[in-house]
Amino acid sequence: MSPCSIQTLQPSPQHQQQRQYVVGYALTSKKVKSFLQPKLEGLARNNGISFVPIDHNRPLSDQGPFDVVLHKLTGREWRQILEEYRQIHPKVLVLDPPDAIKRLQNRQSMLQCVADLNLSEFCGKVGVPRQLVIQRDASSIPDFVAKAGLRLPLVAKPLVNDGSAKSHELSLAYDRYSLQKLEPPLVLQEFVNHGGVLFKVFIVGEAIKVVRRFSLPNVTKRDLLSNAGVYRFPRVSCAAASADDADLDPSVAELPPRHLLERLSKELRQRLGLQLFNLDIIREHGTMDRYYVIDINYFPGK
Ligand SMILES: Nc1ncnc2c1ncn2[C@@H]1O[C@H](COP(=O)(O)OP(=O)(O)OP(=O)(O)O)[C@@H](O)[C@H]1O
Ligand SMILES: O=P(O)(O)O[C@H]1[C@H](O)[C@@H](O)[C@H](OP(=O)(O)O)[C@@H](OP(=O)(O)O)[C@H]1O
Ligand SMILES: [Mg+2]
Ligand SMILES: [Mg+2]
Repeated sequence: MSPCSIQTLQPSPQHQQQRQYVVGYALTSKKVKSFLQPKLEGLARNNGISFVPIDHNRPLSDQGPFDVVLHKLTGREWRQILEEYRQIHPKVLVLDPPDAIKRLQNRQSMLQCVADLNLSEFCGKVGVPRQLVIQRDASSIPDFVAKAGLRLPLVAKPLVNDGSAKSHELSLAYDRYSLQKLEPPLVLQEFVNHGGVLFKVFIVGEAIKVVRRFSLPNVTKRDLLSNAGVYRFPRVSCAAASADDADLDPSVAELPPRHLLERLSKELRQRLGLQLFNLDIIREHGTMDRYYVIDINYFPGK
């Protein structure tokens, strides 16, 4: 089974009775709790799919046999185990290849694929906000920002995106000089007004689903003049912040065109070499066709 053929996991009608699929999983206990819910396990069982935990104290090749290895663990050691396993068991679908996931663990390389895309014209322009990587030396940030011509406010995001609580500690910076208070390594990204709502596009192979989530509100010129400093903000667009049923301004609520999302997802699936991820995309306020991808997450929650 090739890594691109996630859909072929569906048994064909004549084999529906016989063929069983075993999914070995390596997930944190938090992820097991949120993902492996009884409803999913029941649904999978009815379709001949069983989930088996991977035992970290035994060699992976001694376990199984697996049809699929599903994982969301970080660290070089685990990556190595999986890479070796993939070499020995090329027919097992590893969701997803560790090297491909690694690209999402750095907020610079994460968005490079989108920046390289030339998705424009017929369905809207998709890009990434202008951003700058600061590796070290916080005192030089104001100069770097001035030289790069970045416009305030800026969203400061830890460069490393490894699933730790720290990697989700973001700040909004209203003035250049306060940027010295930040802790590199980080990415400074131009804040794009988008009406306080973002779209999360969930991608599972060829299937996509889009939802609305609340996000940071627009920053006006007056806000910029009357605010200074760097403000930490919490996880504003978490699952609890669904905006699907909210009474929104229609121009903010309107979902991005389906064909744009399909095209974007297909391109990113191929370029990233991933089957299981989501992306956060915003539409610049006051436009109906300027989109920015601001974040990509591997094997996210619901
Ligand atoms: N460039 C931007 N312009 C406007 N708002 C932004 C921008 N970048 C981030 N945000 C806001 O900050 C929130 C968090 O940013 P981001 O999605 O990059 O962080 P994260 O911690 O990786 O999130 P997730 O929980 O989805 O993994 C977004 O949901 C959005 O509300
Ligand atoms: O479903 P959304 O709202 O996108 O939320 C996900 C985040 O986007 C991911 O960043 C989380 O993964 P990490 O905790 O591995 O960063 C991911 O954590 P999870 O792996 O514990 O589900 C989710 O919180
Ligand atoms: Mg996000
Ligand atoms: Mg993220």
